[in-house]
Amino acid sequence: MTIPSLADLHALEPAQQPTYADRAAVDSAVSRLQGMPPLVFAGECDNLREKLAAVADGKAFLLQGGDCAETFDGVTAENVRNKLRVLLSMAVVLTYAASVPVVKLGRMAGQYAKPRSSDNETRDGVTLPAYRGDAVNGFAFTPETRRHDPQRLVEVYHASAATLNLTRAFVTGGYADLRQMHEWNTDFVRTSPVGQRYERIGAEIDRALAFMEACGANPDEFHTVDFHSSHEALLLEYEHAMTRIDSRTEKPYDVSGHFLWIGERTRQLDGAHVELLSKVSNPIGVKLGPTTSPDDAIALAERLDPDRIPGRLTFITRMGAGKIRDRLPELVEKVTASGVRAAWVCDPMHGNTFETENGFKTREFDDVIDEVRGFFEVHRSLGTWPGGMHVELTGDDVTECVGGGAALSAADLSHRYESVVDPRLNRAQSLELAFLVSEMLSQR
Ligand SMILES: O=C[C@H](O)[C@H](O)COP(=O)(O)O
Ligand SMILES: C=C(OP(=O)(O)O)C(=O)O
Repeated sequence: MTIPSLADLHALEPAQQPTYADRAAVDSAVSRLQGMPPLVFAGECDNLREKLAAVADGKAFLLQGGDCAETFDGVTAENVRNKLRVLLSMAVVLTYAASVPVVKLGRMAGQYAKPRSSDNETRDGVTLPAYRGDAVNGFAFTPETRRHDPQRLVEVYHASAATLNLTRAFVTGGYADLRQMHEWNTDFVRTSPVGQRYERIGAEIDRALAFMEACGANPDEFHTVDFHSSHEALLLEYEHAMTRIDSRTEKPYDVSGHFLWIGERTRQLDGAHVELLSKVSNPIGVKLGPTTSPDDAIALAERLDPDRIPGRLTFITRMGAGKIRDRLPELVEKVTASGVRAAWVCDPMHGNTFETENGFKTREFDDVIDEVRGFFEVHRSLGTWPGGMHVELTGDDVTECVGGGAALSAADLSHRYESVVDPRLNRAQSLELAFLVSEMLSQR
């Protein structure tokens, strides 16, 4: 498989790319990246692909989550730990309450670039380039910061490396040990009903572990977990520079992350993003919004997974709560009837964004739940497997999405709104979602 050149990709007029003023600076950043070691090993991508094959096959559930947009300032031990902690807690709830293996995939260690609806942003009569993620420009509203700077691509590499390094240390070094599950949430167990519910599951798991140990099982089996990284493969300069030939298989892999997805705005069949990802061997995803026809999805599958490799392709649907029951059935039915064997995953965030009167981009927790419920209903009626969920979340107690057990209102959003693009579920809302989804899963 040959890797297309960057010039060939640009000839396809890719959407949502930065506009760099200094070509020599871009070339220098790209050549720097090309000389960097891989962030992930191709064999790890293959392992994840095998796990995703089980998802597509109805034997496992995917939990993919993390920030809408990671930031360079957010690369701190506390931030990484908090995100990991909420994902591990959700995975425990799903695994225990629904008795299904959960594949854990961080939307992290590379999620630094954002597609935007508009190229510009205007504040008080001043218009500047829109913020496109720390990979492209800075969030502060000044001409200098909003300039598209290719040197940031090199910073993405370092920020991703630091995040992955700590994540790997946590998941193999003891932090993710199932027997630590009480420690992950001690602080908020005391203060929130969902935390108390979590603690009750924890007590049951303790008893189950003690029983298994008494039966001779090795408790160290629970010392580590498998955890992989993912991000949207949006910036061609970066993803192309990180695409390498794997010495074992002689196939190209994009070694910037284990799993890469193509966004709703860049999934054109003859576009550069589809072209590049059709050539790499990582497991990949494609976001499918409410205008996706079955023929679009089938054509994408033919292009991206012509050999129908188990676990290669995941369709991440993001229809919106009001549309999912209408749009998803025909899509899943016709795609499945065509013989495509993708994993189906629900992103209940991106079709449910709105702006409050006080000017915050938010999502209603009930809409998020309703979209997931619709996703389960459709798959149940078709006899297909609701393979997982893709969620924008954080381990911190932010106030970005309204609703949930704490009934956050629009007025509450100003207390702690930290996302630089889209609103995320906070820790309590994420755990509530995990409990609700575990009920939906166990009803199947
Ligand atoms: O996360 C998704 C998109 O980047 C985001 O929803 C775009 O938001 P915008 O419409 O504010 O540009
Ligand atoms: C931009 C995103 O989603 P979508 O492509 O579905 O809009 C995202 O997941 O960050």
